[in-house]
Amino acid sequence: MTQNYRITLLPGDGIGSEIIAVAVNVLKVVGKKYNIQFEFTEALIGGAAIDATGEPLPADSLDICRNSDAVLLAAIGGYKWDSLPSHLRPEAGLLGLRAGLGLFANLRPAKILPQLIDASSLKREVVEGVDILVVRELTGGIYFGKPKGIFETETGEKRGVNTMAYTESEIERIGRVGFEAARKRGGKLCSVDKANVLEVSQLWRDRITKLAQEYPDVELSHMYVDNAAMQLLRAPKQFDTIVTGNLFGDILSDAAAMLTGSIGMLPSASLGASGPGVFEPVHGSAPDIAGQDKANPLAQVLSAAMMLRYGLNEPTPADEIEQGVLEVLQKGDRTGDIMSPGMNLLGCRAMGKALIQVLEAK
Ligand SMILES: NC(=O)C1=CN([C@@H]2O[C@H](COP(=O)(O)OP(=O)(O)OC[C@H]3O[C@@H](n4cnc5c(N)ncnc54)[C@H](O)[C@@H]3O)[C@@H](O)[C@H]2O)C=CC1
Ligand SMILES: CC(C)CC(=O)C(=O)O
Ligand SMILES: [Mg+2]
Repeated sequence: MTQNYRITLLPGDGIGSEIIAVAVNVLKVVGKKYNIQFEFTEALIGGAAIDATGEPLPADSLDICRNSDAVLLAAIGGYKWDSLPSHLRPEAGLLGLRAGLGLFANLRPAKILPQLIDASSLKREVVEGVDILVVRELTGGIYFGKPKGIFETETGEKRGVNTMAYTESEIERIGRVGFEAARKRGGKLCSVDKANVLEVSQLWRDRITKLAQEYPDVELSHMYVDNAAMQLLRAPKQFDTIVTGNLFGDILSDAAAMLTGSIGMLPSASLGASGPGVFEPVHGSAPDIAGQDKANPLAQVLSAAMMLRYGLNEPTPADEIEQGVLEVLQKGDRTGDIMSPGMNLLGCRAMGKALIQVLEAK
C-alpha cells in the first residue's frame, strides 16, 4: 500500500531554494523505494514573503503548514531586509511559524561523522566519538518575552528592551523532552543556564532539579552557559544531552556545529505537543554564498531524514538517507565548507547528484 504525506516546502531566502531542491530529490528517490508518495506544496516565508506580500509569514503560509503532515524549511533572512524593524523582518516570520505551530522543542543533534574528523576545527582526539543532542526551548525566552521594543526614555534617549522570561510549565515541558531524550541516549542530561545572575535561570534550575526526581535513571548536571560554551570546545565528549533555553540553545548549537566540521552538516527538528513539526537546518540563509552553487545541502537532506523519523514515523527511509550521506562522504565528495586536501570539491547540485547516485544504487 502506498503511504501518502502532504509536505509543505518553505525554501525561504538565500541558499534556501538550492538546498531544498536537493532534499526534495532525495525524498523522491527514497519515497519510490519505500512506496511513499510525497505531495509537496510550496509556501512563502521570510524575505521572499515580504517581497511578494509585505508580510514575513502570510496567513496563507501558516494555514498550508497547519494542514500538512510535516514542514520542510530551508532558511530565511538576508542583507536586503536587514534595516526593517524587528516585527517586519524575515526572522519575525520564522518566530511566528514556530509560535503558530506551538513548536516548543527543538532537537539539534551534533554528531561527529568519522569521515569528517579532518574537517573539524578541533583535534581528532577531542572530537572523535562526539555525539551530542542539544534540546533547545523554542517558543519562549528572550526571543518572545515582553516587554520588547525600542523605547524612548524621559531624557529622549532610545532604550532597546527584550525580556527573558519562562514560566514553570514552559520549563517543565522542555525539561521532560530533555530527560526523555537523555534516557534513550547516554543517560546524561546537562541543563545549561545562567543561574548565577538571572532569576529566570534560577527558576529554570529549580524546576529541572525537581523534575529529575521523576527520572532517577538520568544523571543530571547543571552548567552556566559561559562555561558550557568553553567546555563544548575544550572537552565535548563530556556531553550527552543538553537542555537549555531559546537563546543559549541557539548559540551553543552553532558552536557545536564546528565540532562536526561545518554548520552545513547540522539538521534540526522542531516539535510541538501535536500537529506538524518543522524540519530545518541549524544554519541560516548564508547570503554570502547564495546563488553560487556553493552551499552544502547535507544539513537540509539530514533535516529531511529527521522529518521522516520524527515527523512521519518512517525510520527506515530516514536511516537510508543518513547512510547515503555517510557513503557519499566516504567516497571523498565534499562541498567547500567541509573540504580537506585530497577530496573532491563539488557544488551544491553536484553533491545532490552524487547522493542520489549512492541512494539509487542501494
Ligand atoms: N533558521 C533560520 O532560518 C536562520 C536564519 N538566519 C538568518 O540568516 C541570515 C544570515 O545569517 P548568518 O549569521 O550569516 O548565519 P548563516 O548560518 O546563514 O551563515 C554563517 C556562515 O556559515 C556559512 N554557511 C551557512 N550554511 C551553509 C551551508 N549550508 N553550506 C556552506 N556554508 C554555509 C555561510 O556561508 C556563512 O559564512 C540572517 O538574515 C539570519 O537572521 C540565521 C540563522 C538561522
Ligand atoms: C531567527 C533566529 C532565531 C534563527 C536562528 O538563529 C535559529 O533558529 O538558529
Ligand atoms: Mg541560530
